[in-house]
Amino acid sequence: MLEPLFQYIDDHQNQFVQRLKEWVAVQSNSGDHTKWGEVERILNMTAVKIQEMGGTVEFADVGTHQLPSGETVPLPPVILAEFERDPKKATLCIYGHVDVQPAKMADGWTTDPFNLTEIKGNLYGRGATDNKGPVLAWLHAVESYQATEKEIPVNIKLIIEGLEEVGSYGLLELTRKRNDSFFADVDFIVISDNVWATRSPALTYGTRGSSYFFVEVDGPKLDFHSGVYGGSIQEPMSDLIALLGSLLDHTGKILVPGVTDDVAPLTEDERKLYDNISFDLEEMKSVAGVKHFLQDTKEEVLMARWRNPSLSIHGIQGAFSEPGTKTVIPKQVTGKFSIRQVPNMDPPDVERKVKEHLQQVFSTLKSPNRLRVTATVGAKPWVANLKDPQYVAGQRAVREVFGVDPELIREGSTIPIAQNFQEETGKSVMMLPIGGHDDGEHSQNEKISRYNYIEGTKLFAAYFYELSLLK
Ligand SMILES: CC(C)C[C@H](NC(=O)CN)C(=O)O
Repeated sequence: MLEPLFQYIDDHQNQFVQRLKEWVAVQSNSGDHTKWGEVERILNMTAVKIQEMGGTVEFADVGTHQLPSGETVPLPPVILAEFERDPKKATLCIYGHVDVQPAKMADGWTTDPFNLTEIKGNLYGRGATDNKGPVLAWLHAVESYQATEKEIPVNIKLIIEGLEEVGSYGLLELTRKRNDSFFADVDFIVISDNVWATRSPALTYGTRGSSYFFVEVDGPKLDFHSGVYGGSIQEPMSDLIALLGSLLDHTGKILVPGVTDDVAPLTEDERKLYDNISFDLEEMKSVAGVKHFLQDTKEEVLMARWRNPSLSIHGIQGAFSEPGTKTVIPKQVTGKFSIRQVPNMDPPDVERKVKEHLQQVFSTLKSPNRLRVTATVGAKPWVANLKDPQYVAGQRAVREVFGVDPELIREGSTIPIAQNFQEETGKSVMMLPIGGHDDGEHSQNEKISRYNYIEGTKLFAAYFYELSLLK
């Protein structure tokens, strides 16, 4: 049954790579709201592709969003699409996103991040693996059925958004509004927006949540000469460094009081799941370019990534960051950090504790400057039920394409809508990654290998089939 589809996918791989090149060329960085025009452009390209394939597309309005500056901006729409529906078949809803993280050559990319470039079987470009490649792979899997004149064995619905990388603004409300309409006949929700943990294919049953914080310290009215004012004013930057320095220690331990209190204890059943992961510590150190991780064993490293919280400091806006020297005291600086969260942490509770902590530390600095802490993302962690039939279909599809059983993994990053989909719709959610463990999502030289992109397309085609066989 699947052989002609696989043949079609192999025969058309250059065309699929070319399409990915066209999508990667769109600089749909959602982190900068002034670039949301490009986010809308890639959403339009996605809609046109679905329509050309005979699908119907609705651009769902998700309202407006207030930026940390206080400005209110209209949000790009969310694509709700579907292919022809047969009430006798099960319905699969595929979620993906076509926005990307920022990227520029100056960050240290070897090739132009927006010009997909193939080197030794790897396709380098921003969004190649996160998440334009997988979204296209789903569409190409549908195309493989259509082109070989095989009936698609399940009904297909799609939710494609352009704001995942900033926290999926508006999507939770849309899910609530459409629960009795768009979602009513959905049986399964599948997401492919993550990567394998090792060289082995995988099914993902959990992701961490995330809260993202802006810590703004506002001081003198101008950037001043440090030779004139240095030593006589309390500098916003030194306040900020003290605040950021109070968040975690050198072992990675989060120092915000109470934040880790609700972390779910490790059960014996969960612990056993780590035994079978073929994670090679030495290889991972070499992929990361580090001498050692903060933990010593494979299990501890995986747990640190998947089932324990972490805090990362991402940047300081307003600070001098160009090459060369500049002797000013910045008048205003904004530190940015996030906390990855795990069951049973609750983003609003984490936000409250972080704000209290930063205010308390700031009060000890006796600073004349002004502090403002805002949270921009509050995404919940997600854990699925491994006994869900989707995992059986996923396992069979992986075996069919790769000839091995998938590893059951969790993911340290965040798909903000995953837990919301599960909670709001009550439907089963599974993640079926196709990206490789070394794809470097969000990094310089992000890539997907041609092998993973093409075999991943076959995996999706096989998954439709296996899903239709479930009783
Ligand atoms: C809320 C985050 C910004 C979402 C982001 N998601 C992904 O990278 C998914 N591939 C993350 O940083 O985890």
